[in-house]
Amino acid sequence: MSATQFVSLDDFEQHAVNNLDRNALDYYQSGAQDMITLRENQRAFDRILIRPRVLRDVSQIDTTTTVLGQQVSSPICIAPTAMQRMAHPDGECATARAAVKNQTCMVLSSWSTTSIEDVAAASNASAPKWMQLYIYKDREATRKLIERAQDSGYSAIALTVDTPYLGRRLADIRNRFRLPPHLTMANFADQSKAQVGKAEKLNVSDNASGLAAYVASQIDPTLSWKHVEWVKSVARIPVLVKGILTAEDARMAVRAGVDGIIVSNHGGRQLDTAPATIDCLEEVVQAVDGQIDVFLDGGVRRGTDVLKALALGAKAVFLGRPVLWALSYKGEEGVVEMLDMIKEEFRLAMALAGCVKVSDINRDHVRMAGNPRL
Ligand SMILES: Cc1cc2nc3c(=O)[nH]c(=O)nc-3n(C[C@H](O)[C@H](O)[C@H](O)COP(=O)(O)O)c2cc1C
Ligand SMILES: CCCCCCCCCCC(=O)C(=O)O
Repeated sequence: MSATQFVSLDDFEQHAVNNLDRNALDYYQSGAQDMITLRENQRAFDRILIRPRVLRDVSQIDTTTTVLGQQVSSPICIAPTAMQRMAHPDGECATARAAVKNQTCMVLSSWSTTSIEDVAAASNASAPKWMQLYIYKDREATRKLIERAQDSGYSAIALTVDTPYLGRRLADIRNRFRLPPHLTMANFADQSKAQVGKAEKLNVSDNASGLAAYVASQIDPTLSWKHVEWVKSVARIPVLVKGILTAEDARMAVRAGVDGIIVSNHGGRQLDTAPATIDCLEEVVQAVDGQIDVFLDGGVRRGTDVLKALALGAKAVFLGRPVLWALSYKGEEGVVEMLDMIKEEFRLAMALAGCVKVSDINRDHVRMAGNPRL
């Protein structure tokens, strides 16, 4: 398929399906267990309809907005995804450069195959970069990651709170997933080889993948609100929690003093049959009551999805898998092309819905299919 035939984000995925090796494709593509949440993330957007306003002079559309006070060219940002160099040799550096070209925010996974510092050096400060964090059993290593991110110019920490254990991903178990030997967990250069080696010995039985064993060896499953408070006490930059799906937890996040919430079910990779993120957004937004910004990821594939998320109260959305598909297609250039495509779809959706600027998008622009009152 040539570049000119790519007309939607699905085309990038199809290209990856045809070209990536099975170990990487399955790791990137799959969700947990029966993948019900994975499918729901996209389907739920289809159950929301847009109520367009007309006769609004849409000759000039402004897609710009801010995330945690920093300017971005559109509310479409890049979610953290681990091990991007399995998709393309330039991996996370290519993604970071594409984010700068697109003037959008990129979140770097702490399980990246390029280090925090190398990604910072490959891009520049003109677009915001956030660092995703897990709470590792080794608390000193966790603290060091926060400090390294701050020192390298990352402007926020996104603490992932939905992964005390890794979700059960059947394809990775069948494949007995392995990180290709030429790659490392670059933020743990000193311990990566030892730990990954250790994971291999860690009872990688018929019931587990190398992934689950590695995560179990590294991540602190006692993860609780006291860890959120600890991260807040260590970090000099804003802290968001990633992985909130309920009003109850959203209120606790506000009480813990976080600076933002990412409504996320980890792309359907953790608890299968958790609800679609777009179906959780409104209750979180209402619970937060404007005190902090709320973001969303999961299943965003079209410009109309972006508009729906903003209408339901998200400040911006984050894309996970589409970035990996675009990377595997053409590295930095592929990611730029994919981000441009969905931004243009969003611009058109705004115009056809009668919105000239992002702040024009509001709750009245959407309703649930089959129920005109919601
Ligand atoms: C291959 C892959 C790796 C991921 N790695 C991480 C990670 O290291 N840290 C994290 O917080 N979330 C991780 N996620 C979850 C994403 O940040 C995001 O929540 C999800 O991909 C959004 O859904 P989408 O892929 O449908 O856009 C990963 C997702 C995928 C698909
Ligand atoms: C055999 C070594 C594998 C190293 C595993 C790293 C685990 C990454 C998990 C990232 C993640 O959040 C995801 O959804 O996947």
